[in-house]
Amino acid sequence: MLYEKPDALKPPRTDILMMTPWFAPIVWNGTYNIDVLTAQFQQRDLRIGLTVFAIKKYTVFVQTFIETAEKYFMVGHKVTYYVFTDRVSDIPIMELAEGRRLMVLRAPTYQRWQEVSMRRMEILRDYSRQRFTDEVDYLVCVDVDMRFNDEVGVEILSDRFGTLHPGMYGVPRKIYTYERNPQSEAFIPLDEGDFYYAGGYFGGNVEEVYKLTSFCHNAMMADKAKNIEAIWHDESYLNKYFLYHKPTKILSPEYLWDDSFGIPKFLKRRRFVTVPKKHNEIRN
Ligand SMILES: CC(=O)N[C@H]1[C@@H](OP(=O)(O)OP(=O)(O)OC[C@H]2O[C@@H](n3ccc(=O)[nH]c3=O)[C@H](O)[C@@H]2O)O[C@H](CO)[C@H](O)[C@@H]1O
Ligand SMILES: [Mn+2]
Repeated sequence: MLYEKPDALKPPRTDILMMTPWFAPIVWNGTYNIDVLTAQFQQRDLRIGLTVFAIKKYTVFVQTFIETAEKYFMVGHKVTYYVFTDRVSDIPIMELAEGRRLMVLRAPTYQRWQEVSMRRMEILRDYSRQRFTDEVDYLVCVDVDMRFNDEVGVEILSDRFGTLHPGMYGVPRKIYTYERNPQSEAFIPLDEGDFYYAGGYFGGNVEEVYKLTSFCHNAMMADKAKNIEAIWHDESYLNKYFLYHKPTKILSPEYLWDDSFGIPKFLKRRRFVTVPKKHNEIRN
């Protein structure tokens, strides 16, 4: 393996936070050696599942999502795309590289977009008890209104990982848009919370994704019984879960960027970016 030894002895970057206070790495460009990581990964012959939901009009995002994933996501590894949809015939047939396959799975639809977004937790929970356990080792669970724009490889994988929200990077904790209603299961007090994580990008091994999604779904159901819905829906419950079950790895905003935030200097790569959408048209 060719890499210069001295580099491992000095911090590769000083402009960003590379490690959490609980010793979980935060993944940024220039902080890891992909050849070393890939070699370790290939010894274990692991399989990766990438899950997305395309309910109602959101099927329009699938083609670009898969096409760009073929180009950038886990190239050279065993990948299964799980596309959950209520419009099976809208999912285009696409040619995939060797070792990759696409599974189109039927999912229920809900009237409100918030409910569609939140119910992903329930469905992922159920599949994490069934076929995911047989078919993959790691799951990567993301939004569909996105495109890959640069490499995403095995550097992201870990038992339980979350992603820093692009709009909340570097802002003071009191500004984080956590749920602040003490009656809600997603409640986080002003003096707690480490980071603000994005709802649209988390993952880990199947067992950990099972635990995470069951917690979030149960918390949402408990709130629903009290007529409460957290401010940012599934994202609020995810943030609550990560507060007490801290991620073993965190992805920097390189892994989830929105160009409407501009391109700050610390951002060396934009690996996965939002596809602009007209909210009113697409959600109704
Ligand atoms: C990038 C990111 O962190 N996105 C999060 C953000 O929302 P966004 O504003 O990005 O929400 P969104 O409209 O993309 O909805 C989330 C996801 O639900 C699915 N969907 C939604 C509506 C619909 O009619 N059909 C459908 O398939 C689809 O996979 C979509 O990507 O906040 C949401 C909760 O408010 C979720 O936590 C999202 O994960
Ligand atoms: Mn989205």
